[in-house]
Amino acid sequence: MKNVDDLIASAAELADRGLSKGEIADELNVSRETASWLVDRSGASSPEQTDDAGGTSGPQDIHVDWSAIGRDSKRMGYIAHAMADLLQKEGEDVDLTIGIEKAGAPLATVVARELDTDLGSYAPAKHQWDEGDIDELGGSFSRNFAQIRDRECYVVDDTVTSGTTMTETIDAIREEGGEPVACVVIVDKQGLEDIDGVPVYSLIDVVGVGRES
Ligand SMILES: O=P(O)(O)OC[C@H]1O[C@H](OP(=O)(O)OP(=O)(O)O)[C@H](O)[C@@H]1O
Repeated sequence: MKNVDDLIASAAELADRGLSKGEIADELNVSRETASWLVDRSGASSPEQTDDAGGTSGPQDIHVDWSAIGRDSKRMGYIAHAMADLLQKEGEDVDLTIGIEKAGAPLATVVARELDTDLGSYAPAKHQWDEGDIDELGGSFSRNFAQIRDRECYVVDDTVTSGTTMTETIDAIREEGGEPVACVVIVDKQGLEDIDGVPVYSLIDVVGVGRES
């Protein structure tokens, strides 16, 4: 996805398929505010045509396209080296890295290799969502990869947008008896220091300028 016109076209297509602005936000990896703005700009009708969240000046959110890294294993290796370096500030002898599907899984693979840890994979609840109340669904750890087994672990994803996915993953690891020691992402759009007491590291923090809060 290269520019805002592509995003607007994608938002229009998803809105035409009946997805809500929240679902469009998840699909396009942007905030709900931005999804609302994209749908409004496209002229498509959405199930929730409510506020003009972005106004005429556009939304505050940004879309992060890191495909120049993701499509090249050598570049992924360099990024993993940097992400692993951030993680090494926390924990000693952590031997498990959990990637959040989908985009976090390949990143976690290269980070785990860099740190010489086992590799686990978590599918958040939203990936199982089809219809109905997402709160009634749970995420799951893939049986094809390492299990938590009461271990300390690192958590890897590509982005934090609202923080919902990372928060869910931290909860799921704790429910399995594990202890998340630190999280790392390429881009943190919230600029978070921690989530539920777990430090969040990012290569890039996105800071809104001129926001009131
Ligand atoms: O902080 P949040 O608001 O929860 O958003 C961040 C999450 O959204 C994206 O996942 P997406 O559902 O787009 O799946 P993907 O990994 O397949 O891109 C991204 O990879 C994070 O997991």
